[in-house]
Amino acid sequence: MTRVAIPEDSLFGLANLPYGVFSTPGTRPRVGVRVADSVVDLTVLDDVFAAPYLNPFMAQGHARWVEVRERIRDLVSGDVDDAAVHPVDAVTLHLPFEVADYVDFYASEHHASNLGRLFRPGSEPLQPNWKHLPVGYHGRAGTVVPSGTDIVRPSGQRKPPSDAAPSYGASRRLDIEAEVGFVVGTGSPLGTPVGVDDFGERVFGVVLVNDWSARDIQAWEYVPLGPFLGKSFATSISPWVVPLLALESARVATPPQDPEPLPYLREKNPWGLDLDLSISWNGQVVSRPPYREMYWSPAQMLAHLTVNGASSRTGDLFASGTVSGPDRDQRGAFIELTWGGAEPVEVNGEPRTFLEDGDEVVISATAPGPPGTRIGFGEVTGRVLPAR
Ligand SMILES: O=C(O)/C=C/C(=O)CC(=O)CC(=O)O
Ligand SMILES: [Ca+2]
Ligand SMILES: [Mg+2]
Repeated sequence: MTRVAIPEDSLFGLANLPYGVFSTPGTRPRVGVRVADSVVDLTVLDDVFAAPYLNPFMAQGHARWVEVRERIRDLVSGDVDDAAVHPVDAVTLHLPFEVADYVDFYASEHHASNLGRLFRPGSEPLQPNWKHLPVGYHGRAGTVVPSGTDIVRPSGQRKPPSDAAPSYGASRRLDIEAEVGFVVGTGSPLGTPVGVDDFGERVFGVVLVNDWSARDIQAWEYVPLGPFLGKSFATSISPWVVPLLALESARVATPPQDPEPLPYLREKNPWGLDLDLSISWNGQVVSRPPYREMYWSPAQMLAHLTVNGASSRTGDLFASGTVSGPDRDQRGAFIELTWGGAEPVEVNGEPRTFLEDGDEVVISATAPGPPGTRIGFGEVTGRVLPAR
């Protein structure tokens, strides 16, 4: 038997307990919980964790999530079977849940204003709808990939303003978007919207998202139906799903919402999360986006996503949209950080704008836990490979 050592300042202490799917050489993927620098195999608790995805457990519902979290706390506070404890560096981490549908919002006022200025110079940066509804689009669930997956530079149609006609080729303006993703645990039937107060019952947890974006493909294709191939080639997510139950101490009020939203979006106290994100580009931190600045709350996003009666399912992933703060070094995409490529940032002494082949981007985050502690989200990483 082993006792898992948990240093007091660990980002993965008893207040966190995020779930992931792992395997060791020669074994099948199964669900584990991260405790300090170890992964504890949860099949010792229940057969539902023998699945290679979190979905069967998430589908069991909120009361079970609460109960199992208590049992995990007891389990890892005592002596655990040696065979169930693995150093995190010795396991392979997989996609933690089977992604049902994927939606991406646009909930940062700072990001939306910056992109408005960059994509539509000369017009109002925010569209007239922006402060009345959380703008979003349906993405491609099948290309959501686990952290560490290499990203092949996409090819497609590009038409820079200086060219008379479009051409086909590798994207020259490959970018990142640092986002926070929410995972639906229990779905809702067709025809029944999820109320703005039902978020806590239905949403299981939170991951970090890198919504890779080919800005040249996007700029040419997006009118009038929105993002399509410029974003659907890959979206990376972090391996650990931090339970919403671990984030009570991280809740903060959203910035004031004016005008008051319509009744179905009206939360008594709209809340966001006090997450500090960090973006590192080839090992150098270039930005620290604050999630607390996000205008729309996650509960408003889910209410809006289902208000027309669209069903939701276990494993649905909805991402916040790029997290950007008011300051330059708080911008969550390189198109913003370098102002469309016009204002390079220095990375390891070199002026950089968009991603080059071989570049690696790591997005991480922490949030306040109970007094004196912080909760870690781990990392979402990806390296750019040359176009095929
Ligand atoms: O304003 C536009 O035309 C484009 C916006 C985006 O690319 C943003 C997007 O995918 C949503 C987000 O991440 O905030
Ligand atoms: Ca996005
Ligand atoms: Mg994407």
